[in-house]
Amino acid sequence: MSTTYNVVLLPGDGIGPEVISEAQKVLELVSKKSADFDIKLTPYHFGGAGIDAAGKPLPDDTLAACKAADAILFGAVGGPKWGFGKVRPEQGLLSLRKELDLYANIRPALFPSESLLGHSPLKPEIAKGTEFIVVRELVKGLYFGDRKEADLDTPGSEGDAYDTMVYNKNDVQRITRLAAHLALQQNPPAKIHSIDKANVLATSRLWRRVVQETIDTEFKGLEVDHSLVDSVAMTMVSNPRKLNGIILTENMFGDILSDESSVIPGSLGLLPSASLSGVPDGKTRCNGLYEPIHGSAPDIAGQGIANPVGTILSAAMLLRYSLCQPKAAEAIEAAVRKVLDSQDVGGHGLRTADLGGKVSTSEIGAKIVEELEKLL
Ligand SMILES: NC(=O)c1ccc[n+]([C@@H]2O[C@H](COP(=O)([O-])OP(=O)(O)OC[C@H]3O[C@@H](n4cnc5c(N)ncnc54)[C@H](O)[C@@H]3O)[C@@H](O)[C@H]2O)c1
Ligand SMILES: CC(C)[C@H](C(=O)O)[C@@H](O)C(=O)O
Ligand SMILES: [Mg+2]
Repeated sequence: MSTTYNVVLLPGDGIGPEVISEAQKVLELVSKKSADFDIKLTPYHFGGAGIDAAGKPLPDDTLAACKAADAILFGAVGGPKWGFGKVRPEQGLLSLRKELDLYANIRPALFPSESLLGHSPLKPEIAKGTEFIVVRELVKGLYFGDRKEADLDTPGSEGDAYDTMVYNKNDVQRITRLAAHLALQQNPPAKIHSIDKANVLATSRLWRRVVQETIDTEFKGLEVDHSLVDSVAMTMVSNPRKLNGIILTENMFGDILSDESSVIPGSLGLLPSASLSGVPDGKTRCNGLYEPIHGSAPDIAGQGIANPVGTILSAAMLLRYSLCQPKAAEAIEAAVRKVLDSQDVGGHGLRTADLGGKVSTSEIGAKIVEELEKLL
C-alpha cells in the first residue's frame, strides 16, 4: 500500500514563489514516479503574504498545517513592502522555527557540480575540494533573547536598545550531538570545527567547554577544534579546505558564515538547508523545514531569473531527512549536477544570471525535471 506524505509549501515573498514553483514540479514528478509513496503538496500563506492575507506573518491555519505536516518546503520571506516595522515577515520564520523547535540548521556548502569552479570568484585551486557542512544552532542566541527597541521619538529618551544572547548547557549539548552524528555519517568521520568568540563572550566560553566535553564523553575519537569567528571568516575565503568537515556554531555566526560560504561555489542561489527538530538517522521521519539559504531577493523578484537550484536541493534534503527516501534525493542531486554540467546552444553552461548564464528560472527547472525523469 502506498504511503501519502503531507508536505506544506510556504512560497512566501519576492523570488520565494518563483523558486518554490520549480521545486514543486520536482516533488510532483518524484511522487508520480514512485510506486511506494505519494507526496501531497499544499500551499499556505506565510511572511509578507501572510500579513497581506491574514494580518500576521504566521497565520493560525499555516501554523496548524505545519505542525501536522510530514515536512515543510519554504521559499523566502521579506521585502521593502513590509520593511522593518512592528509586524515583519521575518518574525513569522522565527516563530515557526521556535514553535517546531527546529534547533538544528544544516547548511551544506558543497559544490553541486565541479563545472562551477570556473565561476567561483575564488581561484579554482583555492575553491577546489571544499566540502563542509555548516551546523547552525537555530532557536536560541541573539535572535531569541530579551530585547529592547530604541525609543528615538520621545524627547529626553536616551534611545538605548539591546539584544541578549542566552545559551545553556542543554542547548549546546543537543546541537553538538547532531553535529557529531553528521560527522560520523562520513567515512572516515569528519572533523568538527567549533566556531565561537570565546575571547570576548561568556556564551562562547560556555559553548567551547560544552562542545569539548560532549565530544570527549559521548563521541570519543571524533576530532574537534575550536576557532574564533573573525579569523574563520577570513579562512573561509582564503583557504576554505581547511574547514572541510562540520562547522558547528551558534545562531548569528552561522547565519553570517553560511551566506559567506556561498561565495565558494559562486552563488547564494545554489545552497540548500534543512532545519530539524532531531537527529536525522535516515530511518526515523524527522519533522523539518527545508529552504534555500537565500532571501527574497527584491532586486531580482518578478524577473524570472532567480536560481532555483538551492530550493530544488532543499527538496532533495526533505526527501532524505523527513521522508526517508534517499534514492529520490540522490536522483535529484544527480539531475541538478547533470544540468549544471551541460551546455546550452551558445556553448555556455545551462545557468541562471547569478552564474553568468542567460537561462530563466523556469527553463532551468524544466531541464532538471527532464533529467530527473530519466533517473527515476
Ligand atoms: N529565509 C529567508 O526567508 C530569508 C533569508 C535571508 C534574507 N531574507 C530576507 O530577504 C530580504 C532581502 O534580503 P537580502 O537582499 O539581504 O538577501 P537576499 O538573500 O535576498 O539577496 C542577496 C543577493 O543575492 C541575490 N540572490 C539571492 N537569492 C538568489 C537566487 N536564488 N538567484 C539569484 N540571485 C539570488 C539577490 O539578488 C541579492 O543580490 C530581506 O527582507 C531579508 O530579511 C529572508
Ligand atoms: C530572514 C532571517 C530571519 C533568516 C535568519 O537570519 O535566520 C535568514 O537570514 C536565514 O538565513 O534563514
Ligand atoms: Mg541568512
